[in-house]
Amino acid sequence: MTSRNISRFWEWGRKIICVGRNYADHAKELKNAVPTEPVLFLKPPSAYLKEGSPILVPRYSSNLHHEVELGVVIGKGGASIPESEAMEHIAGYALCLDMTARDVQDECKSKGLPWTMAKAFNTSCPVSEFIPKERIPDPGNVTLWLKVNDQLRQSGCTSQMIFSVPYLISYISDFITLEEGDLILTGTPKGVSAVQEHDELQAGIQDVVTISFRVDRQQL
Ligand SMILES: O=C(O)/C=C/C(=O)CC(=O)C(=O)O
Ligand SMILES: [Mg+2]
Repeated sequence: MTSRNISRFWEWGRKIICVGRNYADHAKELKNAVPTEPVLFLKPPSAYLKEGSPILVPRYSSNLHHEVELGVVIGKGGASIPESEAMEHIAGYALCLDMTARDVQDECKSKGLPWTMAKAFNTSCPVSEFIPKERIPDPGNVTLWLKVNDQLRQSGCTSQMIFSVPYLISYISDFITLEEGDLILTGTPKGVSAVQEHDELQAGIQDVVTISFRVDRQQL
Protein backbone atom coordinates (compact mmCIF):
# COMPACT_ATOMS: atom_id res chain seq x y z
CA MET A 1 0.00 0.00 0.00
CA THR A 2 1.38 3.45 -0.86
CA SER A 3 1.60 5.79 2.12
CA ARG A 4 -0.57 8.89 2.02
CA ASN A 5 0.92 12.33 2.30
CA ILE A 6 -0.88 14.91 4.46
CA SER A 7 0.23 17.62 2.01
CA ARG A 8 -2.45 16.22 -0.33
CA PHE A 9 -5.13 16.04 2.41
CA TRP A 10 -7.90 16.92 -0.08
CA GLU A 11 -7.42 13.52 -1.73
CA TRP A 12 -8.03 11.59 1.46
CA GLY A 13 -11.85 11.73 1.46
CA ARG A 14 -12.02 13.10 4.99
CA LYS A 15 -14.58 15.41 6.61
CA ILE A 16 -14.76 19.16 6.07
CA ILE A 17 -16.23 20.78 9.19
CA CYS A 18 -17.21 24.43 8.80
CA VAL A 19 -17.73 27.08 11.44
CA GLY A 20 -20.21 29.86 10.67
CA ARG A 21 -20.72 33.34 12.13
CA ASN A 22 -17.30 33.24 13.83
CA TYR A 23 -16.57 36.92 13.14
CA ALA A 24 -18.97 39.45 14.68
CA ASP A 25 -18.62 41.85 11.71
CA HIS A 26 -19.72 39.11 9.28
CA ALA A 27 -22.59 37.93 11.51
CA LYS A 28 -23.80 41.55 11.60
CA GLU A 29 -23.51 42.16 7.84
CA LEU A 30 -25.91 39.24 7.31
CA LYS A 31 -28.14 40.51 10.14
CA ASN A 32 -27.47 37.50 12.37
CA ALA A 33 -27.02 37.56 16.12
CA VAL A 34 -23.45 37.08 17.33
CA PRO A 35 -23.38 33.41 18.46
CA THR A 36 -22.68 32.28 21.99
CA GLU A 37 -21.72 28.79 20.78
CA PRO A 38 -20.03 27.76 17.48
CA VAL A 39 -22.40 27.30 14.51
CA LEU A 40 -21.32 24.19 12.56
CA PHE A 41 -22.10 22.59 9.23
CA LEU A 42 -20.37 20.08 6.92
CA LYS A 43 -19.14 19.84 3.35
CA PRO A 44 -18.42 16.48 1.65
CA PRO A 45 -14.92 15.73 0.25
CA SER A 46 -16.42 16.10 -3.26
CA ALA A 47 -16.58 19.86 -2.54
CA TYR A 48 -12.78 20.19 -2.79
CA LEU A 49 -11.34 22.19 -5.67
CA LYS A 50 -7.70 22.83 -6.51
CA GLU A 51 -6.23 25.68 -8.56
CA GLY A 52 -6.47 25.13 -12.31
CA SER A 53 -10.14 24.16 -12.27
CA PRO A 54 -13.02 26.67 -12.11
CA ILE A 55 -15.48 27.34 -9.31
CA LEU A 56 -18.89 26.42 -10.72
CA VAL A 57 -21.99 28.50 -9.96
CA PRO A 58 -24.64 25.84 -9.29
CA ARG A 59 -27.37 25.93 -11.93
CA TYR A 60 -29.99 26.50 -9.19
CA SER A 61 -28.32 29.68 -7.81
CA SER A 62 -28.06 33.26 -9.02
CA ASN A 63 -26.24 34.64 -5.97
CA LEU A 64 -22.99 32.76 -5.30
CA HIS A 65 -20.90 34.41 -2.56
CA HIS A 66 -17.20 34.12 -1.72
CA GLU A 67 -16.11 33.60 1.91
CA VAL A 68 -12.35 33.55 2.55
CA GLU A 69 -11.37 31.42 5.55
CA LEU A 70 -8.41 29.93 7.40
CA GLY A 71 -8.55 26.13 7.15
CA VAL A 72 -7.00 23.92 9.83
CA VAL A 73 -5.72 20.50 8.71
CA ILE A 74 -5.84 17.87 11.44
CA GLY A 75 -2.68 15.80 11.84
CA LYS A 76 -3.51 13.71 14.90
CA GLY A 77 -7.08 12.54 15.39
CA GLY A 78 -8.91 12.42 18.68
CA ALA A 79 -12.15 12.79 20.62
CA SER A 80 -12.84 15.13 23.53
CA ILE A 81 -9.53 16.92 22.97
CA PRO A 82 -8.76 19.38 25.80
CA GLU A 83 -8.29 22.95 24.58
CA SER A 84 -4.83 22.95 26.16
CA GLU A 85 -3.76 20.05 23.87
CA ALA A 86 -5.57 21.15 20.71
CA MET A 87 -2.55 22.68 18.94
CA GLU A 88 -0.78 19.29 19.06
CA HIS A 89 -3.50 17.89 16.77
CA ILE A 90 -2.80 20.36 13.94
CA ALA A 91 -0.65 19.25 10.96
CA GLY A 92 -0.95 22.55 9.13
CA TYR A 93 -3.27 24.98 7.43
CA ALA A 94 -4.81 25.87 4.08
CA LEU A 95 -6.36 28.99 2.68
CA CYS A 96 -9.95 28.06 1.82
CA LEU A 97 -13.03 29.53 0.21
CA ASP A 98 -16.43 28.60 1.60
CA MET A 99 -18.43 29.22 -1.58
CA THR A 100 -22.05 29.81 -0.61
CA ALA A 101 -25.22 29.95 -2.71
CA ARG A 102 -26.62 32.80 -0.62
CA ASP A 103 -30.05 32.86 -2.28
CA VAL A 104 -30.47 29.14 -1.53
CA GLN A 105 -29.19 29.58 2.01
CA ASP A 106 -31.66 32.41 2.62
CA GLU A 107 -34.50 30.21 1.38
CA CYS A 108 -33.36 27.29 3.56
CA LYS A 109 -33.14 29.61 6.58
CA SER A 110 -36.64 30.97 5.99
CA LYS A 111 -38.03 27.42 5.82
CA GLY A 112 -35.99 26.12 8.75
CA LEU A 113 -34.20 23.66 6.44
CA PRO A 114 -30.51 22.57 6.45
CA TRP A 115 -27.97 24.53 4.36
CA THR A 116 -26.65 21.55 2.37
CA MET A 117 -27.68 22.75 -1.12
CA ALA A 118 -26.20 26.18 -0.35
CA LYS A 119 -22.86 25.05 1.06
CA ALA A 120 -21.96 21.50 0.03
CA PHE A 121 -22.17 21.44 -3.80
CA ASN A 122 -19.26 20.38 -6.05
CA THR A 123 -16.46 23.02 -6.12
CA SER A 124 -17.78 24.77 -2.97
CA CYS A 125 -14.43 24.32 -1.17
CA PRO A 126 -11.50 25.71 -3.17
CA VAL A 127 -8.25 25.20 -1.24
CA SER A 128 -4.62 26.29 -1.43
CA GLU A 129 -1.64 24.05 -1.16
CA PHE A 130 -0.99 22.57 2.29
CA ILE A 131 0.75 25.04 4.63
CA PRO A 132 2.99 23.30 7.20
CA LYS A 133 2.18 24.29 10.80
CA GLU A 134 5.53 26.05 11.32
CA ARG A 135 4.66 28.65 8.65
CA ILE A 136 1.79 29.99 10.77
CA PRO A 137 3.10 30.12 14.35
CA ASP A 138 -0.08 31.81 15.62
CA PRO A 139 -3.33 30.95 13.75
CA GLY A 140 -5.04 33.51 15.96
CA ASN A 141 -3.17 36.41 14.36
CA VAL A 142 -2.96 36.23 10.57
CA THR A 143 -4.56 38.47 7.95
CA LEU A 144 -6.79 36.98 5.25
CA TRP A 145 -7.77 38.87 2.11
CA LEU A 146 -9.78 38.28 -1.05
CA LYS A 147 -10.05 40.23 -4.32
CA VAL A 148 -12.53 39.86 -7.17
CA ASN A 149 -11.19 41.09 -10.51
CA ASP A 150 -8.42 42.94 -8.61
CA GLN A 151 -10.85 44.74 -6.28
CA LEU A 152 -10.40 44.09 -2.57
CA ARG A 153 -13.61 42.66 -1.08
CA GLN A 154 -12.47 40.98 2.15
CA SER A 155 -9.67 41.71 4.58
CA GLY A 156 -9.70 40.55 8.18
CA CYS A 157 -7.47 39.23 10.91
CA THR A 158 -8.07 35.90 12.63
CA SER A 159 -7.65 37.77 15.94
CA GLN A 160 -11.28 38.85 15.31
CA MET A 161 -12.55 35.27 15.58
CA ILE A 162 -15.13 34.82 18.32
CA PHE A 163 -14.02 31.22 18.98
CA SER A 164 -10.28 30.49 18.71
CA VAL A 165 -8.75 27.59 16.79
CA PRO A 166 -7.90 25.58 19.98
CA TYR A 167 -11.42 26.17 21.35
CA LEU A 168 -13.00 25.02 18.07
CA ILE A 169 -10.91 21.81 17.95
CA SER A 170 -11.89 21.01 21.52
CA TYR A 171 -15.58 21.90 21.01
CA ILE A 172 -15.96 19.93 17.75
CA SER A 173 -14.07 16.87 18.98
CA ASP A 174 -16.48 16.53 21.89
CA PHE A 175 -19.11 15.13 19.53
CA ILE A 176 -17.38 14.52 16.17
CA THR A 177 -14.23 12.41 16.40
CA LEU A 178 -11.50 14.21 14.47
CA GLU A 179 -9.37 12.15 12.08
CA GLU A 180 -6.02 12.79 10.41
CA GLY A 181 -6.72 14.68 7.18
CA ASP A 182 -9.94 16.36 8.36
CA LEU A 183 -10.24 20.07 7.54
CA ILE A 184 -11.87 22.72 9.73
CA LEU A 185 -12.97 25.96 8.06
CA THR A 186 -12.91 28.60 10.76
CA GLY A 187 -15.38 31.18 9.42
CA THR A 188 -15.17 34.31 7.32
CA PRO A 189 -14.66 38.00 8.11
CA LYS A 190 -16.96 40.67 6.67
CA GLY A 191 -17.10 41.66 3.01
CA VAL A 192 -18.79 38.61 1.45
CA SER A 193 -20.34 39.42 -1.93
CA ALA A 194 -21.57 37.89 -5.15
CA VAL A 195 -19.38 36.51 -7.93
CA GLN A 196 -20.32 36.06 -11.59
CA GLU A 197 -19.29 33.80 -14.42
CA HIS A 198 -15.81 34.84 -15.76
CA ASP A 199 -14.80 36.61 -12.51
CA GLU A 200 -11.25 36.02 -11.29
CA LEU A 201 -10.83 35.48 -7.55
CA GLN A 202 -7.53 35.93 -5.75
CA ALA A 203 -7.00 35.41 -2.04
CA GLY A 204 -4.13 35.19 0.38
CA ILE A 205 -2.81 34.81 3.89
CA GLN A 206 -0.27 37.59 4.45
CA ASP A 207 3.01 36.58 2.80
CA VAL A 208 2.30 32.87 3.34
CA VAL A 209 0.17 31.82 0.37
CA THR A 210 -2.02 33.10 -2.47
CA ILE A 211 -4.61 31.34 -4.59
CA SER A 212 -6.44 32.20 -7.84
CA PHE A 213 -9.65 30.74 -9.20
CA ARG A 214 -11.88 31.55 -12.16
CA VAL A 215 -15.66 31.37 -11.90
CA ASP A 216 -17.71 29.44 -14.43
CA ARG A 217 -21.32 28.34 -14.57
CA GLN A 218 -22.41 24.74 -14.19
CA GLN A 219 -23.60 23.54 -17.60
CA LEU A 220 -27.35 22.99 -17.95
O1 LIG B 1 -26.45 32.78 8.78
C1 LIG B 1 -26.21 33.20 7.68
O2 LIG B 1 -26.97 33.94 7.08
C2 LIG B 1 -24.97 32.84 7.00
C3 LIG B 1 -24.03 32.17 7.63
C4 LIG B 1 -22.85 31.64 6.98
O3 LIG B 1 -22.80 31.44 5.75
C5 LIG B 1 -21.79 31.32 7.89
C6 LIG B 1 -20.46 31.08 7.37
O4 LIG B 1 -20.20 30.19 6.57
C7 LIG B 1 -19.36 31.92 7.91
O5 LIG B 1 -19.61 32.78 8.74
O6 LIG B 1 -18.22 31.68 7.49
MG1 LIG C 1 -18.15 30.28 5.90
